[in-house]
Parts: sequence; C-alpha cells; structure tokens
Amino acid sequence: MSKTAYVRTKPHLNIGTMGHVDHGKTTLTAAITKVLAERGADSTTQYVSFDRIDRAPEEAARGITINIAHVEYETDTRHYAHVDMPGHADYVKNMVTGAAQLDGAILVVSALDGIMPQTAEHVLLARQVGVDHIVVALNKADAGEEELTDLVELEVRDLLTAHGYGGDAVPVVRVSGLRALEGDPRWTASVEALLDAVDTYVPMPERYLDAPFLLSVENVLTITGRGTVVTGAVERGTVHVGDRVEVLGASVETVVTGLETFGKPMDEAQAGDNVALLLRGVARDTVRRGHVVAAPGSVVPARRFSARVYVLSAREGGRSTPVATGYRPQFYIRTADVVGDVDLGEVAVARPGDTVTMTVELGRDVPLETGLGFAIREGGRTVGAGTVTTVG
Ligand SMILES: Nc1nc2c(ncn2[C@@H]2O[C@H](COP(=O)(O)OP(=O)(O)OP(=O)(O)O)[C@@H](O)[C@H]2O)c(=O)[nH]1
Ligand SMILES: [Mg+2]
Repeated sequence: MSKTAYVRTKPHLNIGTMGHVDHGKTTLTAAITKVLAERGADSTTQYVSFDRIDRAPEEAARGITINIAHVEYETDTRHYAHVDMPGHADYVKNMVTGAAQLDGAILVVSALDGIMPQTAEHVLLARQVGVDHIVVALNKADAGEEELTDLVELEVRDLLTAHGYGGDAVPVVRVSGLRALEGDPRWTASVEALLDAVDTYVPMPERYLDAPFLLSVENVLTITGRGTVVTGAVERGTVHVGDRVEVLGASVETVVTGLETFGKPMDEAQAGDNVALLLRGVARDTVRRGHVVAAPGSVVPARRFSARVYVLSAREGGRSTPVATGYRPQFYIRTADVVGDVDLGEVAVARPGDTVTMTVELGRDVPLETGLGFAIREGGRTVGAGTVTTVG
C-alpha cells in the first residue's frame, strides 16, 4: 500500500447540499466537481459523476438519495469536504447526521417549485445543529421563467430570515447543475459563481485545536484484514496515529492505528477534518453511528439535561396536538438519535408554537454540553428544536 499522503495546503471546510427531494442536490454536487476538475492542468479536484454519488442500488432504482455521500474538491483558496444529503422526507434522519458536521451549507431550491416542506425543515434543522452560514443555489434556472424565479428568491430570503439567517445578506445564485454537467458555458459559469459565493460568504470557523479530541461517529465500516473504521468530522482537538481514545456509547478504550481523509493517509487529523479512524481490536458491531470517540476521560457523558425547546407548529410540519410530561420522542444530538423522557415541570403541557423549558432523561448516556443544539423527532417528522441549558 503506497497511497499518497494528504498534504494540508489550504484551509479545510465542511459544506454540503441540502433541500427538498429532486431539487437537484446530487446533480449540482457532481457539477461542482466537474467544473473544478476542468479548471486546468493544475486542478486537484477529481470529477465525481452522479451515479458515483447515488451509488446504492436502491438509490439508482428510485432515483433519490438515501445515504449521505462525501466528495472532496478544492477551489483556489480552500479544500472542501462536501456532504450530499437526501431530500426525501423519509431520510431526514440521514440529513441531520450530515448537517451536524457542516461549517456551511448550500441550500438547493428548484426555481420551478420554490420552497417545499423539506426546504423549510432542512433550514430549521441546520440552524439547530449549528450550521451558521447558508448560500442558496436556485437550481434549474435553465428551465425556470425569470419572474417566477424572482418570486422564489424572495420567498427563500424570507424563509432564511425567519430562521435567523439574515436572508437579505445571503448570496442567492441562479444555477443549473444539469446544464453545467453538460458543459454549457453559461451554466458552468453559474457554478463558478456559486463556489465564489461559498468561498467568500462562509467564513473559516474557529477550530478548537487545543481542546481534547472529540469526533461523533457518522458511519462504521470494516476493512477486511485491518479492522473496524469509524468516520466523521473531528469536532475539536487533534488525533494522531498511536493515540489512545475512548469510544463513548460502546464503553471501550483503544488505540488509533490508522488515519485517512478521502483515502489519503495522514499522521494527524485536526478539528474540522473529515476522517476515517482505524481502531485497534474493536469489533464492528460494538460501535454505531452516534457514538463519540474522544480523548480518554475528557468527557463525562450524561443522561439528564434541561433545555429550551421550540415546539413546531402544525404549519411548520410539527404536531397539531400539545405534548405533555411523559412524552417520549427521539432526540437528535450530534450524529446520535436517542429516545428521551420529557418532563415539563409545572407547565406540564406545551402547545405547538410554544417555547418551553423541559427536563429530559435520555435512554442512554451521551456527551452533552451547555449550548449544544438538537432536534426532536417523532414518527418520521421533526416536532421540536432545542438547546441544552444545563447538564445533569
Ligand atoms: N432542468 C433541470 N433539471 C435538473 C437540474 N438539476 C437536476 N435536475 C433534474 O432533477 C432531477 C432530480 O435531480 P437530483 O440531483 O437527483 O435531485 P436531488 O436533490 O439530489 O434529489 P434527492 O437527493 O433524492 O433529494 C433529475 O431528473 C435531474 O436531472 C437543473 O439544473 N435543471
Ligand atoms: Mg440527491
């Protein structure tokens, strides 16, 4: 094995495409890699075609994205890991996992259809899991009428403002992923404009390199003959080959025996990097999405916390009936989804549209901290959005 090592030449950011089903996220993702790959002889980006992003048989058969997929590319100034997320309502679960790792997002909205239910749901979830910057791709602009597209743009800016994204300042770029993929110069230029907007509008986030290492597991794989690998974005700190780590959730302590990003080995992974960690002697079925790999002893997981929670109204896709003490929905925290018992204290009942304080007792211990955002889901829909106020 003589794979080329990862060379850190540019700042690295995690971005991704989100938005309603069929609005063109995967097509646009493929188009971005193609446009960048064709930038010239010194391009370091490899073109990733549509069917290499949606590569599961069920994805190909149904023509939708189910799993989140990662691709990498480089602009002149930055190296990006890009997560292409599913839009279909049944796979919002996977979308939340993808969004939990992002520094910024490209909200893809079809200029033909405008805002649809998962457009709004994804914006709300992105806000909740800590995505601070959104750039809008008004896609299918090749097929849309100008006046209608203008209306869609206004509608999207309003939606973003309503969720605290300052919709007036957000870059909205009219693109056609499909035509750009076909090489039409007008539309390859639109993808270039979108990338410029991402480069300039999404700031380099502060990376907590000095903090103890923490990574929330997105996926677990087995490499035959080598062992169990976990993937995800490093939330804070650094990790090296040979470091001891603890897997919270699996209750095991082990050693990192290999470290890669997009198939390229590295000696050190830093906060923000999207990596695969090879773990010594850990059985595949002991580690799961949502477990946390951390420097030993650096975090004490907890089960109980208090939070401020907004209960979505029915109009926002939430419940039409109130929730009461004893309610047991799923809590989406980092990449984890865990059941929890809700206690509303003296208030006892929260109606859709209310913001309330609640105490939650999770079904298992999870690393928690003040300020951590989370989503609450029930029966396949998002019903609440909250922030941890106290732990324990
Ligand atoms: N006219 C036009 N059609 C497009 C464009 N981009 C995508 N499409 C078409 O829209 C359909 C959906 O595209 P996808 O890229 O699979 O959409 P998606 O948002 O990834 O869908 P999910 O991941 O399943 O939510 C396909 O038939 C595409 O060919 C575009 O810019 N213009
Ligand atoms: Mg897709």
